[in-house]
Amino acid sequence: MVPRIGRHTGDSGARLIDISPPISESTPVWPGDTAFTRAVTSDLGDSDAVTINRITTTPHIGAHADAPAHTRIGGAPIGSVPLEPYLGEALVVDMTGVDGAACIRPVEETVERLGGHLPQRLILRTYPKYPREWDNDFAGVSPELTHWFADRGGVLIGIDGASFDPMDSKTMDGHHAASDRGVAILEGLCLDEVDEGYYELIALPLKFLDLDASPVRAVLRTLPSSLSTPTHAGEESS
Ligand SMILES: Nc1ccccc1C(=O)C[C@H](N)C(=O)O
Ligand SMILES: [Zn+2]
Ligand SMILES: [Zn+2]
Repeated sequence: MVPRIGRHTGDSGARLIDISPPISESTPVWPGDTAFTRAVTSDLGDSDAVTINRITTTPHIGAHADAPAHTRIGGAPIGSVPLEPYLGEALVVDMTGVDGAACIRPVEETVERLGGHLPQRLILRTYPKYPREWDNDFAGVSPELTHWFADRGGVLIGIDGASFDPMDSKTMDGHHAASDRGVAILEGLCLDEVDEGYYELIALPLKFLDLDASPVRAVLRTLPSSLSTPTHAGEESS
């Protein structure tokens, strides 16, 4: 017997969309933050028994989860946040035409157009094309959107930009709104291949006990229900 490990595995026709940008020494990071570097410390090519790299990096690289500890003294480090927000049904909303921070109106319009169901996770696309170089002009997430979403049961917001707050922010209002409301943060998602609609998000942070963030391997799984019957509707409060 093949063990059944999930509702959407096997022959269901579900498709995995990788929304994680590649991580290497050429991955852009926040100006002044620690770039990704690596060095081989044990090398099969030198007749060592194994190959091993050492890495140095900011945890805010590529697709990553911010911990409350990133913007709040005494906030939880990423290794002790609950995992439920990072797994489950998500709605992807196209914000590419929106000027300024991601805001409520486009989400309401998308939800209305798709039949009224608002899941507990929101993924916001602001880039028509994910930037390969560092971009100063990412949109951020308006605190109003985070409060609106939390009022409706939201537990996670993900965005393709590098931060929930504009680059020149000193007050980090977007991040604070999220930690005030217990809304988990994903940043740096590559959404080039993703259409608006409902998916299953899988993007677990690593159990770094003391860190302010963790890279995640973020994927979206298409829901069988979006191809056939709406079995997921009503599964989470809307
Ligand atoms: N202000 C900074 C200064 C230096 C390094 C990073 C930042 C960030 O704000 C990172 C961003 N908020 C992030 O969560 O990825
Ligand atoms: Zn971050
Ligand atoms: Zn952040």
